[in-house]
Amino acid sequence: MAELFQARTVREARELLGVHIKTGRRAERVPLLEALGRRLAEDVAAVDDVPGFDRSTMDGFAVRARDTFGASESLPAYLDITGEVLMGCEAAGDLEVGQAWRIPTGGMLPPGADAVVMIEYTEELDDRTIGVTKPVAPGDHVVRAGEDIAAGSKVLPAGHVLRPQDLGVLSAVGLSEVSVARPLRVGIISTGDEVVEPHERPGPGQVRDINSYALYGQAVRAGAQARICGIVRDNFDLLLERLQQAVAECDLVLLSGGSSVGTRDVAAKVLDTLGSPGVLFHGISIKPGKPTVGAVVDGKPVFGLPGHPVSAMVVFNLLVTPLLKYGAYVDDPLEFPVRARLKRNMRSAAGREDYIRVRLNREGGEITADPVLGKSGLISTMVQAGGLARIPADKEGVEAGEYVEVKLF
Ligand SMILES: Nc1nc2c(c(=O)[nH]1)N[C@H]1C(S)=C(S)[C@@H](COP(=O)(O)OP(=O)(O)OC[C@H]3O[C@@H](n4cnc5c(N)ncnc54)[C@H](O)[C@@H]3O)O[C@H]1N2
Ligand code: MOO
Repeated sequence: MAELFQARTVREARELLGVHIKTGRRAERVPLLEALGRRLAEDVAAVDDVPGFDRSTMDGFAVRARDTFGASESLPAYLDITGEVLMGCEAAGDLEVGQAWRIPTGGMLPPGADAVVMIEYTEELDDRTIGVTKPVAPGDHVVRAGEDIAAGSKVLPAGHVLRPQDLGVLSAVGLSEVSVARPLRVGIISTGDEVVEPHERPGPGQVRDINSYALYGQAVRAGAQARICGIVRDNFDLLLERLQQAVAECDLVLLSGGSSVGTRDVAAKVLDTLGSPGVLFHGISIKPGKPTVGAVVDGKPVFGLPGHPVSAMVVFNLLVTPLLKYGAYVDDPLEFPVRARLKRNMRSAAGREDYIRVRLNREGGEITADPVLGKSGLISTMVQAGGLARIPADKEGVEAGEYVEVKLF
């Protein structure tokens, strides 16, 4: 078992876990409309071009661009109207030199045409003749076949988490079902002799369960199928039994409370008896969240999160969210995507990453981050905060006016 508080960095903790976690996730086929937020199980390639034909982007006339060269208001280029493209139909013939075909936005260009003149730049002399008052170049107001998506090209890579526009592109290439990774099943256990259910009235010294619910929310938001496995007393055997059941039924298990060094803090001991390889680290060099236990049992990650609700949520953010989203720890350059100017000095110990709850605002064209002060046992501080700012381990603090990187809640 790893030595107590031989603290690891977040990167080291991720690496240790990454070695032992079995990342292979089973896939399932789901209808496109149920695929939002899901992770693609395989690459998606386009079979056909999108669009499948050269297409007008304007209402006007399909022409040969060359026939309009030199045209102006004072000297229009005169063309014969010899056809009309109907929406959703192939043109009924070819466009020859000196001709123009009426065409709607989205209509298929007739063979021989290479550009579209907007109706605003034409004058109809009679039913059969137009004057073009502004020249067009080949390709003007046309989307070429395959310009959006070329046949055979990779549309989306395996592992991609589907967004609304991705549903659109999958529909465009003709997929009404997609193969996505099954959501990970996450079991959530709270431990503590003092913790009671939310519907109960806490007696003296008791508190209602916060962590099960906050962690449930985080897990669902990260795409998991979360399950609350109840509150367990600080008792080795009871905890072992509940954990064994959770590990058997879930892909990832979260235990909160009992991760520190008190005599009642049994998390690390229990997690180490669950199976192999067991506890990989006990303690990470962050604040809040230091007393975290990381274990893997038969390829499944099991975390002993700190009991303080803020600490548990911060550690979830750093160590659990990536696993639920991507199935593994992948380098995510956008993990802390917002650059904000800190509103007040914040001290931090060198060698430790600090995560500060911040209120975000916009002032003078810049995003500002105002620290929400308060101990890590206060859930209200998370409620007031809009994001989490990171102070890197090599800094001994950040002064007011300096920039910090922020992850939004
Ligand atoms: N002597 C030391 N004491 C503590 C240390 C330390 O290094 N030396 N670390 C502190 C830090 S930092 C944290 S964080 C906590 C972690 O404690 P545990 O993980 O052992 O958790 P507990 O002692 O069981 O609980 C801590 C705190 O959180 C409350 N709690 C627990 N579970 C829930 C829940 N589900 N919902 C709401 N609140 C919960 C619990 O009642 C305690 O108040 O240890 C410090 N101590
Ligand atoms: O590290 Mo603790 O997690 O501050 O409250």
